[in-house]
Amino acid sequence: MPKITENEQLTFPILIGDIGGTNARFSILIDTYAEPRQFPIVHTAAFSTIEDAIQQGVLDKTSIQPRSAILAIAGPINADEIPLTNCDWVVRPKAMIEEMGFEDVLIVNDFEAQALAVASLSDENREPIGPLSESPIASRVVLGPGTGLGVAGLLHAQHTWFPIPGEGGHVDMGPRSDRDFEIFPHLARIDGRISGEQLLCGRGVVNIYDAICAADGVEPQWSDPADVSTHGLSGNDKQAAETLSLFVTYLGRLAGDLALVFMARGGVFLAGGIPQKILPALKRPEFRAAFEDKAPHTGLMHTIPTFVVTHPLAALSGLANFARTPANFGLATDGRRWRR
Ligand SMILES: Nc1ncnc2c1ncn2[C@@H]1O[C@H](COP(=O)(O)OP(=O)(O)OP(=O)(O)O)[C@@H](O)[C@H]1O
Repeated sequence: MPKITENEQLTFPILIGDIGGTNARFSILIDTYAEPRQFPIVHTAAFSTIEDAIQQGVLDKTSIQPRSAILAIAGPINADEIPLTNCDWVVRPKAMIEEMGFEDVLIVNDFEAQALAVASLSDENREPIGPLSESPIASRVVLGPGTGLGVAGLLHAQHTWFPIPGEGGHVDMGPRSDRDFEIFPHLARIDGRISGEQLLCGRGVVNIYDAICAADGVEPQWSDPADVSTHGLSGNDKQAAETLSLFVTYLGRLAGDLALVFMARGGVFLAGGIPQKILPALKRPEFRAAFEDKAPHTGLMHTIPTFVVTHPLAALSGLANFARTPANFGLATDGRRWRR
């Protein structure tokens, strides 16, 4: 895996960007030591191209001309023109170099950026779920329910962090408890199966809620994930409350499976927009119970910490970590770095 050595470090100032389906967040890193200069979050829908967003949202607001850019995007990076998954923008690193004055552009996966962030999240940027609040320097996992379900591993070996982006949100999910067997027949399948992302994202909240209502023979009251979780947290709606309980149980099961896969003694970190919004539900016993319920490895699971990432701009902080000290990370750059 080619690794950026200090010789190949991107040249400062570096524009860093986290491009989501709805929002794009940018900052500029002037040098290794300065705090990143933050710019207001822009709505992707407000600009027809990413170049316009960078020009108007960043470059027009500062006299600093960044020489390099590191952008995190949702979706595969396998060509010179990269269409984004949930918005109309196409990222064209060559055009950024030819037309916007960048010398060096690196594109990474959005959950890879989250993985870079959890390499060094301070206590105030994470909330422990369960009794363990320390995170040993050891492999970690980040999974994030938001619009979709992102997953990445972060292996620690040879004093280096290796982010492993993947499609772990698309693994199979199956029924386990008696109640699951009542509810799962009411979940829609895609090509015959139910994946993590069908249950553990905003849409997944509603899928679980609808299936519970169908199993109970009641009419669904809510169609927005935030309504389901608000009524579930307040406890004033039986089906919404069970939805949250099952959501955190399924999230705990998958988090535990991923911890086993990566031997993530350094912990599992819940990123994405939803965990912060349902923190009280995650702090109830179900999440941790499902996480640890991995016989014959319950003893091991008991020692693995779990956290909610509370950093408001975690992906940007991950990219900044990398930009400052690339030699600490084994980030694969093949086919993802363009230079003048
Ligand atoms: N209180 C809530 N409870 C459950 N789901 C919610 C809640 N509020 C928002 N959602 C859902 O969370 C999803 C948005 O997640 P998130 O904020 O992580 O966005 P995102 O995927 O990171 O996109 P972007 O990076 O563009 O902001 C939507 O499906 C939304 O319906």
